[in-house]
Amino acid sequence: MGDASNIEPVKFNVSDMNDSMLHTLLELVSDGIWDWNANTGFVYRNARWYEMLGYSPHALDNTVLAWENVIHPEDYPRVMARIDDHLSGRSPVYQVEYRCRTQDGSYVWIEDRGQVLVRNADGSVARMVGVHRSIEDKRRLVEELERRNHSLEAMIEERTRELSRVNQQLQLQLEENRKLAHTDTLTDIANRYRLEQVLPQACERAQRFREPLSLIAMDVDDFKNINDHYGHALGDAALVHVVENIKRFVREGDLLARWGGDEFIMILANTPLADARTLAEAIRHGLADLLPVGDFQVTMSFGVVQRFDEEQQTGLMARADQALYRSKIAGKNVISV
Ligand SMILES: Nc1nc2c(ncn2[C@@H]2O[C@H](COP(=O)(O)OP(=O)(O)OP(=O)(O)O)[C@@H](O)[C@H]2O)c(=O)[nH]1
Repeated sequence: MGDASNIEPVKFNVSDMNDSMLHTLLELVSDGIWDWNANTGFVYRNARWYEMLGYSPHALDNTVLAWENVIHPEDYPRVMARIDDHLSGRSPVYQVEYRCRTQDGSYVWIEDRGQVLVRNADGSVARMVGVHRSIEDKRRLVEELERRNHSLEAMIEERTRELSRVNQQLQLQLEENRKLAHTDTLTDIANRYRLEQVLPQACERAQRFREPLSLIAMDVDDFKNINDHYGHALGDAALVHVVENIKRFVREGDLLARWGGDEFIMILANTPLADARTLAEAIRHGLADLLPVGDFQVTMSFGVVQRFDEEQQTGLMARADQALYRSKIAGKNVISV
């Protein structure tokens, strides 16, 4: 048995290694290595460099041109710009990603990193080494992410369009609902709900600005007879015609509403009793223009009132109704104030 402590260790300096030894060593490295002697033009590439591009080891010329020839034409200017930056000293390292043509004509993405090791006395490059590393997996991942990103963006765009379509429909529906909530479906004028909203505001306004506010309550006379003799459908039609007829007398700022059944209310802002009564008279006369329903000439009874100072809407409505009732008692087709 020998004594290991007596064995002299082999003394080795990297500087002792010649190019051939170095290249033998580099053949074992798993990255693609290139070593460019710029003064001779000789480029050494290790086995892995060739393998990455599908070539058998050392299948290409040991020239810079052999490398330039495999660079994708679209990437070529970018690669040359980077290498110029480094050779001229503008950037401390050379690093760039680009596509290289493989032996079967397809392209693979690689990352190329290099550095000038030795410069000549005049500053020109004497020797530069570098590493090729396949970044196919990384690029595939990036492309996949980009693809997903695009499809996600397209999906978002589509959803946004869809949402705005739905939103528009909802807006239309909302407007329709709002209209329906305030409108009498048969006659298309304001309904009782709307009247009950507007009347308190009209009273407040009249009080605030000390303006006269009047109401006309009107009700079709013996309307039940129309329904009974000619049916509900003709009754409906008669109500619509009555409203069309009255509408001719509605001024800007007035509100004509259907209180319910065959009764209607007109709110007359800034209108004293005398004017309201004149208007009611005009409406009453205007009804004569209506075609009779069968033997039945439609007439209406009216109650006209002007708001008292400090009077609320309920009091005002009640007085209008009482005046209307008096007209019915008085034989109908008349106006009571
Ligand atoms: N066709 C139709 N009839 C309705 C509608 N709403 C209420 N009516 C009917 O209208 C009639 C109203 O009758 P009243 O106001 O009580 O009595 P009238 O026959 O008009 O008699 P006076 O009011 O005393 O002149 C009832 O027969 C209700 O059924 C409607 O929307 N369409």
